[in-house]
Amino acid sequence: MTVTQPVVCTTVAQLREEIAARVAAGAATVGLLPTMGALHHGHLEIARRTRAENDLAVVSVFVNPLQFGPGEDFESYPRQLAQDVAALAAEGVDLVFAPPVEEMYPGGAPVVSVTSGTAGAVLEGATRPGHFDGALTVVNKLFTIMAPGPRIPFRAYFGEKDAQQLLLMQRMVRDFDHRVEIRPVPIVRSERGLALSSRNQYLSAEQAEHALVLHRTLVALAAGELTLEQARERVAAEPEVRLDYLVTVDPQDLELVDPAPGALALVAAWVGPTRLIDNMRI
Ligand SMILES: Nc1ncnc2c1ncn2[C@@H]1O[C@H](COP(=O)(O)OP(=O)(O)OP(=O)(O)O)[C@@H](O)[C@H]1O
Ligand SMILES: CC(C)(CO)[C@@H](O)C(=O)[O-]
Ligand code: BAL
Repeated sequence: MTVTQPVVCTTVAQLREEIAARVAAGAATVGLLPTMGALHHGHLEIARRTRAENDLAVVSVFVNPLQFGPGEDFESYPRQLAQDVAALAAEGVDLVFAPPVEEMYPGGAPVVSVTSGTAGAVLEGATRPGHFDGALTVVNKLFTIMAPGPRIPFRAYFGEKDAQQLLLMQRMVRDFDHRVEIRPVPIVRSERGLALSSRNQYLSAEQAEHALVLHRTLVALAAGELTLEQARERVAAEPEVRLDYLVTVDPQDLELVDPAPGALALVAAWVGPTRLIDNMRI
């Protein structure tokens, strides 16, 4: 089977021209999957959906410095563009947007940026101050750059693994009146339950075993076999695992609620030096 290579755009102007040309040639819907690259099967499943549901399928690959805090892994975050493009070609993706940092932020960090307020200051935002401001700012730019015009439905795909990010993206679309529909994608897991994540690459074989405690504990909590406190103890007791938070929230606004049907259980923990997150509906 011959595989058509996606066009890789590295500048905003080039991406805009490609989108305009393809819309002029008949593309009636546009889909975007924003990523930081180092693609795994979770990403590829979303890419497949983006391909299937849109005439024009675009994936961005950009390790966004704005969303990394001091001491986080911006420098060491895995970068493997050629491999990513090959994987996206196999999924039939049309365009890959892979700009250098200077293209997205000429002259350094932007003067005007998006702030995520109180919703971005809790949970992930409490441990990673500024993280969501950075993620929202870059996605805000992507929506502006790509907006295909009033008659072309534009969809953007976000994983439910990053539940707080997904909620904030939905809020930003509402607050800024972006002409884009956010399409959430369920968590893709390994056969043994670990939520796929680019940062899983950092785990040793033993750490990957220990990381399974996150999913196992969420399953037990959702089944009512553990109280919230017992669930926290179970995660914290796992070797090499340091719990950040395990809470149950209202999925609409992330306010803390008791673990009851309809609540969303969110967990974040370090496994060795690697920070992982996961979640499950109760
Ligand atoms: N296992 C997964 N299931 C569903 N969506 C996912 C999964 N992994 C990543 N995504 C989604 O893919 C998009 C791009 O994510 P990103 O490139 O940061 O990958 P990641 O695996 O989440 O990486 P990291 O390890 O840095 O958190 C996000 O919307 C994210 O929620
Ligand atoms: C949405 C995103 C691509 C913005 O950099 C990133 O936060 C991610 O990969 O989830
Ligand atoms: N998947 C969320 C991106 C980040 O951790 O920076």
